[in-house]
Amino acid sequence: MREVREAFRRFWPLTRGDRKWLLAIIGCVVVSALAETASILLFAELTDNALKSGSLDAFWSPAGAWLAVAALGALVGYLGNSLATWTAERFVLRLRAGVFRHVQDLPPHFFQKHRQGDLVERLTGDVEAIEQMVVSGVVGTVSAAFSAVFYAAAAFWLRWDLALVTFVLAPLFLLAARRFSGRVREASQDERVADGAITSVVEESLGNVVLTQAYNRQGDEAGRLDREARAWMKASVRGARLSEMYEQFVEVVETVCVLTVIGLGVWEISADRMTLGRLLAFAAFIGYLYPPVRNLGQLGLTLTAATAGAQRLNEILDAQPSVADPTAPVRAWPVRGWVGFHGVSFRYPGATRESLADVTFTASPGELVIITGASGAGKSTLSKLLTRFYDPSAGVITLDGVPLPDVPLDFLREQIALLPQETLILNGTIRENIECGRPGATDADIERVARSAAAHAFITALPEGYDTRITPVTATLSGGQLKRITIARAMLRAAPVLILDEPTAGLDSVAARQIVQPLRRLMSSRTTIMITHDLSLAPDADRILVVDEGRLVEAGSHAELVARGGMYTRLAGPVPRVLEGRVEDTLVLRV
Ligand SMILES: Nc1ncnc2c1ncn2[C@@H]1O[C@H](COP(=O)(O)OP(=O)(O)OP(=O)(O)O)[C@@H](O)[C@H]1O
Repeated sequence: MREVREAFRRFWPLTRGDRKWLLAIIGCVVVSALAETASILLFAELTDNALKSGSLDAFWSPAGAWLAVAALGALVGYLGNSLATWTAERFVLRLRAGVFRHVQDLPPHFFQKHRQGDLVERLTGDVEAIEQMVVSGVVGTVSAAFSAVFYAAAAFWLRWDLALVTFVLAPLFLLAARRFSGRVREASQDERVADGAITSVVEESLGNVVLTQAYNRQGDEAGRLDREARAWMKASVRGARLSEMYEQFVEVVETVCVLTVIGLGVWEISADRMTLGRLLAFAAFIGYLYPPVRNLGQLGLTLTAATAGAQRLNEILDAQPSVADPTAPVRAWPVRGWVGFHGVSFRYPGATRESLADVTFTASPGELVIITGASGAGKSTLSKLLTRFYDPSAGVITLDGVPLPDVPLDFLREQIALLPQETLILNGTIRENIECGRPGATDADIERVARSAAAHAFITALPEGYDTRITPVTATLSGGQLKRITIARAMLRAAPVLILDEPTAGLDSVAARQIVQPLRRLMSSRTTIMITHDLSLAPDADRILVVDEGRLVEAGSHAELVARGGMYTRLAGPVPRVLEGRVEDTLVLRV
């Protein structure tokens, strides 16, 4: 019960704005119950006055009234149910949007910890389970309670002594509901976990289909799916079995009640203390009473099932973004591009050791700073701190001398164009993919940057040109071509600071060479921080920083570091002659 209360406290505020509609729905339910009560009483009148005596005169007036009441009931029922669906869906819409917005601000390590399929399940199944509790649940409880009170009052009004006898059996329903609720919750939680796991396995397997086929892992993948599917099947069958047991038990109790009423009724009619019409009406009220009472009992089950969803959703909502917008932000200014790391240390949440320790360096507007080092040295972590996915544990990072935590997050990210290791492609057209660098850019701007990124020629050679649809796994374009699209996107952003994380990663030497020119154009007149193992651009760099185990161990120009003969020379190895030539050429171009 405590979980239900907590879930309500958290999710009930989302109904704000729709509460008047909830009241309207309940109003419709009350009118429906009233109409139903009236029809039963009219039915009793018809039985006693028209049916028994076969009098047509006594038929017309109650029949007309019954028809009117039925029409009113139908109209109100239609309105109430349509409104209830609309309100419930609006709640789902709002809750899902809220959770989705929250998830989008969560730090990268959250997504490494949670499997994608599991998150998908939380944003779909669990969100709907909470709606079942907060909107449909509330409407259902209030409606069931009203209906039960109406029908019970009508039954008492007809024969209080008979009604009392039947109601003695009511606690049996509550007992059954209590007995089943805990076990249903367990089953429903297991089912949701298994559901998420199935989605994850399917997603991971399909996303990795090349590895599966190349290494003949189809059997293993099928086995993985089979394990999760069996867990789901077990939980789902258990849940269905429990619900069915509850249903059947209630059915039997209902039959006992109806038979009791009929038995007593027959006795009363034989003693001339009751008419047939009144007995039928009484039986009808008792019959109508069971569904709302049963719903009330089952509502307990729905509530407990929904709290499982609420707990899983709370886990997401309780995860905090690792950075927040400043409370007293500095005003936007024309950023020049001075970047400073001052004694920066950082440890990932939950990690045992620091990924960066006491890193200090600056980059001036227009400079190219290359950061290199062994794998796992902490290079990408530097870019995550500069784009403020995380804040340092010690030290401070500045942009034009302003500490990053004082800069509004949106503004900061507008000033930094990030070209991450993975080529990030949106599901959309090539035009949309480039335009997302600066929403609202004109076609002429898009074409200009595409030309600059050496992408215009291959784009226009496609049958649909800039309107060609691409996806992250698109096969129509090569890795190098996709990279050039992302370079065009970064060019369009026209941010004063550029971060390139392994720009040539995953490309063969021909493709890598094709993006060098576009990259040089992109870097010109910006502060560029390039994280790379590929040191073919090193002689161009104003400064090279060598990182090892989170520490800055060497800094200087290519020539200085080569002369020093330290770690850099081991990382760089012999510089191939061809590359040297290419660097010379491009240096001339730069001048
Ligand atoms: N989310 C995380 N949680 C804990 N530790 C992490 C996390 N991400 C990275 N690390 C650790 O931080 C260290 C630095 O990682 P980083 O990705 O910055 O290295 P890198 O130099 O960019 O490596 P590579 O060249 O292979 O991309 C590594 O030891 C890594 O294991």
